Amino acid sequence: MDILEKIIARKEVEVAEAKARVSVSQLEHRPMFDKAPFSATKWLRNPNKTGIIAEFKRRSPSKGLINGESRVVDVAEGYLKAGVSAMSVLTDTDFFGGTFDDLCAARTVVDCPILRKDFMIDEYQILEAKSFGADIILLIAAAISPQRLKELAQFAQNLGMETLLEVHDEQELNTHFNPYINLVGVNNRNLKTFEVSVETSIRLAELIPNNCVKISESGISDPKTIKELKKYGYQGFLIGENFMKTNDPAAAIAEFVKEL
Ligand SMILES: O=P(O)(O)OC[C@@H](O)[C@@H](O)c1c[nH]c2ccccc12
Repeated sequence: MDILEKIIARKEVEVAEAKARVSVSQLEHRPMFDKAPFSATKWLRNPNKTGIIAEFKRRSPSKGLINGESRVVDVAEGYLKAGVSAMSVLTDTDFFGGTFDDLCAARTVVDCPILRKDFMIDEYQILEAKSFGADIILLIAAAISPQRLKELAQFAQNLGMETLLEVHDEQELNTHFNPYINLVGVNNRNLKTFEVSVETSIRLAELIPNNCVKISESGISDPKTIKELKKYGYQGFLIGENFMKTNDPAAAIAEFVKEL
C-alpha cells in the first residue's frame, strides 16, 4: 500500500466512527453551519491580495515534524496580516497532526476563506467542514473515482462551498475534472515519490479550463517562483512548510510577501 492508500483506508474508519458519534442533524445545528461561505475564487482573483493560500501544518508523511510549537491563532493572525487570499488548515490528525480545534481556532481570527485540508471521501466530511466554518473543500483526484469526486463537488456546491480539485498530471485532470470544480490545484509534490517539481505546474497550466482559478501547490519557497508561475496564469499559491518550518511563521510570511 502506498501512503495515499494508507491514508484513505484510515479515513474510511474515521468517517464511520464520526458518523456513529455525531449525527448529520447535530452537524447542521452547530453555530457555524449557517455562516455564508467566503468565495475563494473571488478572493484569489482580487489583485490587492497576494494570492497566497497559507497553510497551518504541524507535520507530514514526507517531512515528519515541521512545527510542534506554534499556536494556530498566532499563525493565522500573521497570515491574515500578510495579505493572504485564503488559509488552509489540515484537519487530519494521524498523518498531519491537525485537528478540528485548529480549524475552529483559525475561524475565530481570520475573515478570509478557509480550506479544510483533509482527504475527503464522503458527504459527511463536507457537512463537518461547513459546521466548523470552513469555506472550501479539497478533492484529490488520486484518492477517489471521477464519479465520486463529481458527486462530492456537487454536494459542496449545493451547500454554497467551493471545491478545489487537486491533480498531479494530465491524466488526472482529464479523468476527474467536472463542471462543479471552481479551483484546480496542481500538486508539485509527487505523492508516491515525494519529489517536488514546480515544472509540473508549468506543464499543466494551459490544460486547466480558463473559468477555474489555477493554483500551484507545494514546494514553493521563493517569491520568484510565484512571479514565474503568474506568467502561466496561476492566481493561487499554496504554501505550508516554507513558513511552518520556522519558529515564527507569522514573521516568515511577512518577510516573504515583501519580495512579491
Ligand atoms: O508544505 P508545502 O510544500 O508548501 O505544501 C503545502 C501543500 O501544498 C501540501 O501540504 C499539500 C498539497 N496537497 C495536499 C493534500 C493533503 C495534504 C497536504 C497537501
